[in-house]
Amino acid sequence: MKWLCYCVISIIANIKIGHGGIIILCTAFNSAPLRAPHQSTFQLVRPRRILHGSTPTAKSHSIASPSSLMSHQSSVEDPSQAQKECDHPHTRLWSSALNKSPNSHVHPSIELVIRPPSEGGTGIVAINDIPANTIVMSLRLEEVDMIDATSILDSYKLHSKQDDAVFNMLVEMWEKDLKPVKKSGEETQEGKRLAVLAGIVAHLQLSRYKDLSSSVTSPVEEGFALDESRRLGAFLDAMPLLPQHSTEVNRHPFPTHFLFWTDDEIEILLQGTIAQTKAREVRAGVGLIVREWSKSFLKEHSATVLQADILNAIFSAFASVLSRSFGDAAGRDLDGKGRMLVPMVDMLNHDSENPNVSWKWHVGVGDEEMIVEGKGDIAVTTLRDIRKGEELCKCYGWRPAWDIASSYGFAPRLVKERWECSVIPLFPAILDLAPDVISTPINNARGGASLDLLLEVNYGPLVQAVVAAVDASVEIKSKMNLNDDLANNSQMPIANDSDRPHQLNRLEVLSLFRPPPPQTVDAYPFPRRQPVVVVGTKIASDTDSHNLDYHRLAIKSILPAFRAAASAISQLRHNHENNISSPIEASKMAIAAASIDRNTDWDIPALCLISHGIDERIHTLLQDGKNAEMWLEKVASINSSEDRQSRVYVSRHGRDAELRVLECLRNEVAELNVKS
Ligand SMILES: C[S@@+](CC[C@H](N)C(=O)[O-])C[C@H]1O[C@@H](n2cnc3c(N)ncnc32)[C@H](O)[C@@H]1O
Repeated sequence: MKWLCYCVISIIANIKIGHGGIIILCTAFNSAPLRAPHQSTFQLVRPRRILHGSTPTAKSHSIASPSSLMSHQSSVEDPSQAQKECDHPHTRLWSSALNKSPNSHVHPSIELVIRPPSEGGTGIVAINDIPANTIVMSLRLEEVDMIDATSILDSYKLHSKQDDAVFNMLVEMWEKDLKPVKKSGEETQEGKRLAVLAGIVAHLQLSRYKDLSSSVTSPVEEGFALDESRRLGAFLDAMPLLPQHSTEVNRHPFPTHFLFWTDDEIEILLQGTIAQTKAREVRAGVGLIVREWSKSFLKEHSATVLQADILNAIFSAFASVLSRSFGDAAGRDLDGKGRMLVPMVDMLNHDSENPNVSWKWHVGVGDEEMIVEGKGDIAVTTLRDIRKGEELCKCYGWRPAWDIASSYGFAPRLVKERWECSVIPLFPAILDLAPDVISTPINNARGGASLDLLLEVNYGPLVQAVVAAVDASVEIKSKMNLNDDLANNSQMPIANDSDRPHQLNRLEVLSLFRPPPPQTVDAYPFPRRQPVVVVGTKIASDTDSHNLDYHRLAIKSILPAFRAAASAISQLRHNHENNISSPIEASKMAIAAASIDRNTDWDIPALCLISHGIDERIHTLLQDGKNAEMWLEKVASINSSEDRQSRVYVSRHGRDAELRVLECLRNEVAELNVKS
């Protein structure tokens, strides 16, 4: 079936290994504590006119820099341009949401600005100076047509006709898999909850599309989906239905999202970066869900909508939900609610380095029940004084550039200073762990080479052993009441880690995709997964000498994993040299990880491994970056669309961020190596 072929093409099998894993489908916005914001000295007023934006004059913006988002020309001189902007679905949504909601308010000093997706798309700007602590937006949730899965699925269940194949499937998915969210593995449910919301959006958008294009001769079928798509029409229109239905006025806002990249772009532009792993994960995850949903969506829509368009609608809905939905840790998640789409607040762009607004769920004291019911106000408050012309940006939550790209389709450019991550291979290729070196006598006798570390299948048990050793070392050390030697013995001051993102405190092992090495390319001509450890520190655009303590903490946090890896490698070598076939001993790895081995100081081999790994990563990133640029030069003559340009920024900024982290850490490891 054509549909299935299309889906299968986009499914690239990928596994996550290691500890805790990563939540692929993460929250788009920070959740809010349940306290009322500081009282603003400004009175909120309803806007007197329909707000419209204007197009910045500079055309050569990079998509990824928050500061580049801020250019704003506040008067629209070209009347046809002004008309276009008034016709834009975001402008229409803005005014229709306020018209529907007598209890929602927008500060008169803010305005929408409509820009092309390559310049960050729509945003909100200040048209006058606004002081700190001002509430600039206050939206009554029950009036502004927020979309969340629970409310919509609950209303469906109350509807007189419950014969909608898509809704029945989504209700089943929600009730079977998601209701008891608190039970176990809560993190893993995040992706599924997000998927159900995407399924609702795709179904309603397809229903709306059929409704708008229906005729007297082919009327659209009455039912819950049609009613809801009419009720939520303005909001659904602000999330375009399909890439091919975008117009000059309303460009598809997600051309940079990994779901819409070509296979070549994923393979070549992202080669060598961890963003490629994320892109494959997102595409594979969505591909699998699409395959599961195909029967129900085809039943409801294939009579009037092309299969390729249905598929695109689902992809668009995923991109919308990934990049616009609020993660709600305010308590509603725990009741099986949670992911929500809220108009207007979702026009705020992201700035992790210097955000100037934040949002809070605002209910009166003692009214917390309202949050469970999805009621109350979302209030957006200024964090500092905002100058006329500045764009209002919030921080979507700390995540490394590659992860931001996988949800939002852009990679932030470093402006001044921020926390960022890269990865370091646990077993760098330079160790020359090729089959003839490392294979055991038993494997040799069988004519096999099962310890060929160039083959991913052999990494699984080793990585698991490393992760288990690190876990065991934590226990050992807490029982023995020990801290980490490296930090304790160090002459350097220990960093105050209070602003270090908590995500960096756990060991995370991911797979990096590498081209097959020459030794095994003929037998296995597929990309290989190389296990890599995530490492993060604070990077700066100028000098980062004041961040040395953070770099030291970064190395310290990954050291136990590399001590365990060094112990595993040493055992493998020893076994090989002595013709021993016994497996490596996990307890030795744990003792190495905990740094309590009386005979060996594992810090030295571990730092050596880290150092080789960093050199290998820097080489890989630079080399693959050059290849990507050469490919770009070649294809530029054939296709140099704006969309491709935006994707190039994602690739370059993602690569730069990783390189910056590695360079900082390289110096720090050299320093520690000398000391040890
Ligand atoms: C919540 S929406 C914000 C409104 C959005 N600009 C629009 O046109 O609808 C998030 C999306 O805005 C864009 N975006 C947000 N912050 C950005 C930034 N700093 N640089 C580039 N694009 C950004 C990305 O396309 C992202 O997926």
